[in-house]
Amino acid sequence: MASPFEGPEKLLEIWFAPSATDLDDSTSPKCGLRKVKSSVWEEMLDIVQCKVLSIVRGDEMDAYLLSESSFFVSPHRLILKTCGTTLNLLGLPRILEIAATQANLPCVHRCFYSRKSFMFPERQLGPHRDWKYEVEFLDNIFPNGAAYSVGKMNGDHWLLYMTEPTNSEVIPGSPSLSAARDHPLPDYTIEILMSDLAPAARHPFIPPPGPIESPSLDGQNLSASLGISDIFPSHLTTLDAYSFSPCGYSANALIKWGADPVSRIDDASGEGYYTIHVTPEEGWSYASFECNVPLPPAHPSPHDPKAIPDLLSLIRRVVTIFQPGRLSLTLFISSEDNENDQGESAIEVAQRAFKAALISPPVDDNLSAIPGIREYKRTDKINYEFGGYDLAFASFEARR
Ligand SMILES: C[S@@+](CC[C@H](N)C(=O)[O-])C[C@H]1O[C@@H](n2cnc3c(N)ncnc32)[C@H](O)[C@@H]1O
Repeated sequence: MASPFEGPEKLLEIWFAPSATDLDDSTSPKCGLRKVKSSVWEEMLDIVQCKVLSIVRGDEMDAYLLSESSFFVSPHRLILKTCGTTLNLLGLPRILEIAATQANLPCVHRCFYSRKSFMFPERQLGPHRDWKYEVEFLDNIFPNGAAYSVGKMNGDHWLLYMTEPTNSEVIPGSPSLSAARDHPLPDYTIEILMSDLAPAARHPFIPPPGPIESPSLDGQNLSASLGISDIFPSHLTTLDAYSFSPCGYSANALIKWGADPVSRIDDASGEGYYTIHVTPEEGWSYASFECNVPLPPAHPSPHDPKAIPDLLSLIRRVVTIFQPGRLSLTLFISSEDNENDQGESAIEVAQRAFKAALISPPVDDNLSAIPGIREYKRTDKINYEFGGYDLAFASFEARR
């Protein structure tokens, strides 16, 4: 048997300013960290032990597809997501040096590091051998960090390290350059971390033996045939997908929302990403979906293919594709003024959407059961209020 692959990713997110508009040279979309050449990032990624497969340059961010997951570069923020036995945190000192010397960003505004519990912790290297070493590594860099463990310690759980903002008055605002400064949308990240995928969901990611002629074309075809290309409206999506040999799949997508009235969110526009990574091998199958488009909690016409999906529709679309036996969802949202008209917080609304997406009988427009989607029971529901951010965490298990 091939040696197991650790699908669950290490996710490092570093903000050098609350928003791109806070940078000195913010009138240019290629400002701040986007000025740094890709060859410089490649040399940092060598330390982490992964390679760049392709790059898509958007209006507001650059999306790098990696041999082990993804890297997103915005003017004021970097997101490094890596799986396997990569040395994600060892890239951090070099990132800080590059930001200071090549983008004139010598101070970190906020840093977040998170990951799900590993399937094979004994295979990890360096500080990733244990959460306590990862926390020690980060504490040696940041004087103002706090570490949290969310969920079952002897089951699926999620670990988070975050630093306090350097300027305590500022809460990170919209990821968008084009959102008005005085009406920022919240910073919003949804992750759906799925294990134990059904055989019918895994098999398409294991191509017949033999070389793959064009991993990108193969990735695009697979994305179209499985409905990945339609998770968000196709006219808003730039998809960069890759099929690995002998198996596996990764994709980054840039979503340009709000240019037309039907895709506007809270009357704003902007650019966000989603990223999907799939480990289809039996025994350690895993798929992750992460997205920072601030989804509407409910959409008046959720089935309109031109509209941004609401949270419930998005979860259903993703879970229908991957059919996990177990999944954890995290919604991490900046917590300034995010109550709805009924006084409910965004995380309470999100918990309801998680449950409605996975527990209420999933039906299509004609009210028949959606084929393929499993029935779930919730095994964990945790809400957390951190400084400036709220977290909704929930775990589910298939009933059959
Ligand atoms: C596509 S990557 C994505 C991992 C991701 N974090 C996830 O969610 O599963 C991992 C999958 O690709 C396969 N793979 C094949 N060649 C690979 C390579 N050169 N580097 C990393 N993974 C590779 C692995 O066996 C695994 O199934």
